[in-house]
Amino acid sequence: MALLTLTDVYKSFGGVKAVDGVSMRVEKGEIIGLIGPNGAGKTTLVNIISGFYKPDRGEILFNGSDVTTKPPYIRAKLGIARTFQNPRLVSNMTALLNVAYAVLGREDAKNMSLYEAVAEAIYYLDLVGLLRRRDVLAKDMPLYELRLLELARALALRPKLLLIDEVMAGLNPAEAEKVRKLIINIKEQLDLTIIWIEHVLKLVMKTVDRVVVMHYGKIIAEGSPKEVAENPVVIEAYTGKRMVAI
Ligand SMILES: Nc1ncnc2c1ncn2[C@@H]1O[C@H](COP(=O)(O)OP(=O)(O)OP(=O)(O)O)[C@@H](O)[C@H]1O
Repeated sequence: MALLTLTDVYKSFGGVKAVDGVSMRVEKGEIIGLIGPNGAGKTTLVNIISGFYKPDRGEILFNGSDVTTKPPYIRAKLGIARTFQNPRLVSNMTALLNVAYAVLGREDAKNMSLYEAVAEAIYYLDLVGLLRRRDVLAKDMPLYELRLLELARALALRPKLLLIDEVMAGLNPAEAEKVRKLIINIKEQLDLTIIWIEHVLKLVMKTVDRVVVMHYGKIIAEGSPKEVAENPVVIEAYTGKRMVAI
């Protein structure tokens, strides 16, 4: 059984068909790169999967349950977590409390003490390499650390499916490479399935199992990184240039 199945999903904003009949299966343990030119509909699709947008039409099954009309908190409970392009953290709280707060928001943490939540938060901070920075306020952290903290916050929800939205934006190549390795590491250690929206194609292509390409709200290609990079339809969508050297 697929972990996630989208069937004929649509979402329009006024006259704009942001997601236009998308069907997609995600198997457990996969890491999928979701790519496509600006405005292709990638973030809208992630908003639909995480429950921030209700689709106009179509069906979403997650782990055997129909979640099409379920709100984000129910989907989070079932195991869907996401990061945001602009990290959504509490700026006046320390890194540690930001993650502990996410732990305490979990259904299974109802009877958890703050002490236990902090202990668990320390594990996630360590996993993303931010343990030494645990007492720094989020508002005092540079973008690279905020991206790591955003990942730790999402992991603290103990997801089965992690949706990562443009985590590399604004990072330098060395930072981006560290985050790429971290994504591989957390996937293995926490047995995750990942859908990763990314514009830095070179990083996606050398990391993911499968690439899904969107353009004008539709999936125009999918396959291995090599297949997709050589697909003429994809090259055309990326303004005719050869898209990436792999
Ligand atoms: N809340 C909204 N209201 C109106 N239009 C929207 C909204 N969200 C997205 N759109 C439109 O839907 C289309 C798809 O946008 P979306 O952000 O999903 O694309 P994207 O592939 O994530 O783009 P990018 O790579 O630039 O982030 C665009 O034309 C966008 O302007």
